[in-house]
Amino acid sequence: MPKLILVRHGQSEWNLENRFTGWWDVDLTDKGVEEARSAGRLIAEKGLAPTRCFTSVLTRAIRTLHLALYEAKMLYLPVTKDWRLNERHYGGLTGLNKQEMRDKVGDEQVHIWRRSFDVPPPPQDEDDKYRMDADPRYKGIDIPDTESLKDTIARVMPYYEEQIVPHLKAGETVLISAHGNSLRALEKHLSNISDDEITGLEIPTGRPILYELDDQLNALSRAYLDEA
Ligand SMILES: O=C(O)[C@@H](CO)OP(=O)(O)O
Repeated sequence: MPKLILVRHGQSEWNLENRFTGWWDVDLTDKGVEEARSAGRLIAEKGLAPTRCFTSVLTRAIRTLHLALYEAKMLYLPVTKDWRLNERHYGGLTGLNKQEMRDKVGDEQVHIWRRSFDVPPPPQDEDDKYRMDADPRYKGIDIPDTESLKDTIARVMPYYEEQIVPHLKAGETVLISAHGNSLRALEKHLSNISDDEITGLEIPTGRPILYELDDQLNALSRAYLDEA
């Protein structure tokens, strides 16, 4: 039976500082490191045997995957990194403090930017200090100025279909270490969640989610590993 394990990276420095992060490449905090390690221990304890891993090109997700695999004694597994699994791009909000923005523009506007399906945050300015145009990992890639969840889905799902689905169809267990919104994109599809209802899905840091799938890759079950 194909299985898909999804894990959101452990707590990041900007999760702790309550700042809009998106594609900005912040590291894990000490707590995030511990969350990643315990995710790995849990994967091993539950007897899961992933054969292949995928992650974004962002340090917090890559490091979470490596720490988890080390704890699970699975660091030998093949890992594919791709920008399409990145966090949603937070546009002009990148780097700003979420509470300060609430105080400035109100709770409702911040909630729309954070959780609406198709309203993107304001775009990043040409001279924004958090632009990533010169970052070599994005050479040849048209870096977005901002992304809604809908935009994120438009790059996550083709990647899932092309690169991940063939392994699941072969009956493998696949582990993905990614981000709140790239994982929301996947969960929306796997759990058949509507555009309206997806606004309510919050994915905690460092808690692996196990999907058991049928041969057509429909979800048979979805559970947090620490509750399974
Ligand atoms: O800042 C971000 O990039 C994300 C994830 O931490 O935040 P949000 O919860 O607003 O989607």
